[in-house]
Amino acid sequence: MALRIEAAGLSVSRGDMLIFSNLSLTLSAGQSMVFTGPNGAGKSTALRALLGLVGKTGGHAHFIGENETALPLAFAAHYLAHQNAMKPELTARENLAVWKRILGDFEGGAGLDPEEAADAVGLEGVLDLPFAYLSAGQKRRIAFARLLVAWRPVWLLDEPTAALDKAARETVATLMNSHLGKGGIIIAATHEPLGLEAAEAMAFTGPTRLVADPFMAEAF
Ligand SMILES: Nc1ncnc2c1ncn2[C@@H]1O[C@H](COP(=O)(O)OP(=O)(O)OP(=O)(O)O)[C@@H](O)[C@H]1O
Repeated sequence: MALRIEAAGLSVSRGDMLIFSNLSLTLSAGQSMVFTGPNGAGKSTALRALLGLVGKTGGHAHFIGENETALPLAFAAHYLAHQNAMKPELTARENLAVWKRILGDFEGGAGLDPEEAADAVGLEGVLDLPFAYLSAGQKRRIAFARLLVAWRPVWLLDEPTAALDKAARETVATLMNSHLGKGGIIIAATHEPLGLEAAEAMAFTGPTRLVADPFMAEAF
């Protein structure tokens, strides 16, 4: 079988709240999925659980690579969170160069140079400004350029188009579809259409209380 993500029976609880349960998915090279649902429904938690960044109550998630080797998803994935993960005092160029050095390339592809990555998001002109000086949309675009400086087959994106104008949203859609065309896999939590061609959707409905009866709860 092709390179893929496999998750089965993934469940996360926080305190006495079950955030979601039994999340199962399989996505192969070139496939994408969007997580949808209202604020607080559990989309970000699901991305973080897939990556192993929050404790799971059950289930597992893996990247299945060459020769059917199962790896933790984090080895093969980029994670674009709500935060941009850039040092404010370093320039955009320095930030991208640091990430390129730290991340390196996963097998099967090669990342762009910081200049090429910034150009791909239409922002070569701001490369030598400290990240802190950039506008909110420029910051998000440079954060997105991080995905391009190191090859990772899997992109896990949390509201990737937050703060982006229409032109930048179109640029990001083109880059995401191009990543899928190279055999990448994308899961994105979003409140708006991302322009991902043929993305599957998974709807999150929100947490439920693990102990329904308050009198029973007191007994614990
Ligand atoms: N310790 C906790 N106890 C109970 N509930 C918690 C705890 N920590 C987080 N939660 C709840 O987990 C839920 C999932 O939050 P998450 O950030 O995953 O939602 P989201 O779908 O990404 O929302 P948004 O669209 O606002 O980004 C929220 O309802 C939050 O209140």
